[in-house]
Amino acid sequence: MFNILVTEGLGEYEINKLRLLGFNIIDRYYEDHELGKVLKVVDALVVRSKNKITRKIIDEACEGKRLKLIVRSGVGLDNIDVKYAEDKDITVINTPNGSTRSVAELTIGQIITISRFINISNITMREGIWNKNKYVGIEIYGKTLGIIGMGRIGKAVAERAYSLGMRIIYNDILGEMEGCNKYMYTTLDEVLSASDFLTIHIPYEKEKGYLITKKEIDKMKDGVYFINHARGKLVCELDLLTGLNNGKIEAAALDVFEDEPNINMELVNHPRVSPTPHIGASTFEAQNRISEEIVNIITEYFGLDSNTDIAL
Ligand SMILES: O=C(O)[C@H](O)COP(=O)(O)O
Repeated sequence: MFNILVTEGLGEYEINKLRLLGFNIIDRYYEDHELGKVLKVVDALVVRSKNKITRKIIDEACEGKRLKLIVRSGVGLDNIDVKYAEDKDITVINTPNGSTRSVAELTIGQIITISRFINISNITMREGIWNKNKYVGIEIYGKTLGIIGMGRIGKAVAERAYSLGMRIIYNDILGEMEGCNKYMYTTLDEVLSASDFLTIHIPYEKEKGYLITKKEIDKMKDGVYFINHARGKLVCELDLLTGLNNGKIEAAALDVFEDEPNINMELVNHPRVSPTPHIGASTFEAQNRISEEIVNIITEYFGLDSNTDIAL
């Protein structure tokens, strides 16, 4: 029987399904320092983003000679040392499709939130303050949305923003992207300097470091609205804060932070920041789709048919 450890990110229904298919599911969260030891007797591991699967954990797991598969419940693989795992013949697979729509919807929600003072109104109204004359925002219709990273999520954001009347410009390291004829592909510098709203949708790679520092912020339009729903480490928070304080950046929506879950309180308390605690993929629909995708990955990997008739 195959032992599958699920520390996070797999629904109850899918856990039962895997059990009925004959897998031994250990459904329990282990802290990183406990994980290596447990993994010695495990064939596959399912993690979300809380565990950091380092070389040390992989080395310890390898002593058991069983671990063959690590599934990331979600998209970002920055919490797993993928290269090292693969060097040790451990397959690493993520679930890139399930959360696209949810992240895109949150992005659209935040674009409207920061352009209409919804975030700060929520706070000041509760203090009994009626700031009607102060909170004069802008329409997003006719404004330019710059997208850095035109993958699944970038495209889903573009489609929604376009239908709301925004003009879309984008840059992607892969160049012009398929299905993007209605949008304008341009250089990174042009996206930085020509956008009224700027949103980033690329993975974080340690070797590349920050995408946005003072240098990039200086190139942006005065009064730009900035959204980061990708990875906190792509943006230098200190430079972002400076940009907000000196007015270069009108407002920012942030779902991700440099050192999660430790947050820079000056940044999240900033009146022109709308912070959320990395909830881009946190919808019932996204998590259900991700769980289904994981069942398919595991059954396929271990040579079973996920459609086998089982009564749940
Ligand atoms: O990489 C992802 O899938 C998203 O950032 C969501 O991450 P989470 O699974 O930790 O919510």
